[in-house]
Amino acid sequence: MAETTTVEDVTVIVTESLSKRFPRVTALDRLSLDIAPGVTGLVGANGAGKSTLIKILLGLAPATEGTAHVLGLDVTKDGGTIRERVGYMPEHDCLPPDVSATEFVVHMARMSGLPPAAARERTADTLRHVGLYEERYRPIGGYSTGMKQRVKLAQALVHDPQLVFLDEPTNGLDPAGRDEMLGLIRRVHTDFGISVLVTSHLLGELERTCDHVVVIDGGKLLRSSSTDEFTQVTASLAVEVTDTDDHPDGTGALRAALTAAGAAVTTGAAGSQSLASAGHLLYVEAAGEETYDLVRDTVAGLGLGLIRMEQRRHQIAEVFREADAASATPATAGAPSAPHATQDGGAHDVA
Ligand SMILES: Nc1ncnc2c1ncn2[C@@H]1O[C@H](COP(=O)(O)OP(=O)(O)OP(=O)(O)O)[C@@H](O)[C@H]1O
Repeated sequence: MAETTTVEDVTVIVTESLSKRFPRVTALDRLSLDIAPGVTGLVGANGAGKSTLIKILLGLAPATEGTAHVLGLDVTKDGGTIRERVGYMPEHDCLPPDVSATEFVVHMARMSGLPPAAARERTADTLRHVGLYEERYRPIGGYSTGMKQRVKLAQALVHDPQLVFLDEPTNGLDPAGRDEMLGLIRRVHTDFGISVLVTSHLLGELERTCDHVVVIDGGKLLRSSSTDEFTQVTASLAVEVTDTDDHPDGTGALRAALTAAGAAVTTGAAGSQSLASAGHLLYVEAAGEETYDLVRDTVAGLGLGLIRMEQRRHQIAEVFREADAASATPATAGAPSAPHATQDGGAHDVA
């Protein structure tokens, strides 16, 4: 009988130096992770090793070396118990076209050990949760991609697991479908208290959904941080001003005046800002309250209009773009701390 340990209380997944080598490729390379309860995003380009990691964590494939525990259970010895407690939404279409969502999800619930009445009840609840209640008796073959993804999500949740692995759940969805799926995933945790490990090759979409983001590249850990750390408010101010007749290039005039006053100022470097107005933004390193006063007084002294002055918030993808820029050119003043970047920068949004 498998024993859960106290590890379960603080972590849901722990791996130590986990490697998986195939004859021609190393899919996981000494990966050490420590994942707490909540919604965790596992991000990496195609081939980064995400699906391989999930299969090892479910006890479905052996690692070449290293150890892994899920909910305190050893993947090499307790695979059966792990699969009872963990739901799995696979990446590829694996649904039978001729049966209805209800029939399929009831079947999966029965396979997980639920008695018939409980299986039907849980199926109805789960299909309602994923928004498929009306269509639940129609054959899956006639479903849209978004509806099929919801059926896959429902079968992963039906046996009331403690943790679910969702492999690329937004694949093939249009932007509205992605948003709906990401909202559903968030509610899996907030409404039911189920922890989630969700994979994606899109950094940006996980930023809104996850508490924590793990980035892997070529089977190696690139970065593991809370989403807040990725998107932290950095110690710089974004400042935008109007041009005037006296200063047709208001931004340039402000930059010169602030620099003369001793402030560290940079402009929106190409590729480091998604705003259309990036060329008109100045980033001023904030030394404290006095920096706000300095910007205000300098703008007023030049007679410019202040459009905005705000603390700057990074997006996750931006952190990686800047990491690449930093590896290509010497670091500039005011640049945020950059994660270790790999040579091919494989952790970007690649879709
Ligand atoms: N059974 C296998 N035999 C040989 N190589 C494999 C096998 N499974 C995966 N690989 C290789 O291991 C690497 C990681 O694959 P994996 O499927 O884990 O990546 P992924 O991050 O999930 O990407 P994707 O989203 O494209 O599935 C890839 O180079 C892949 O070709």
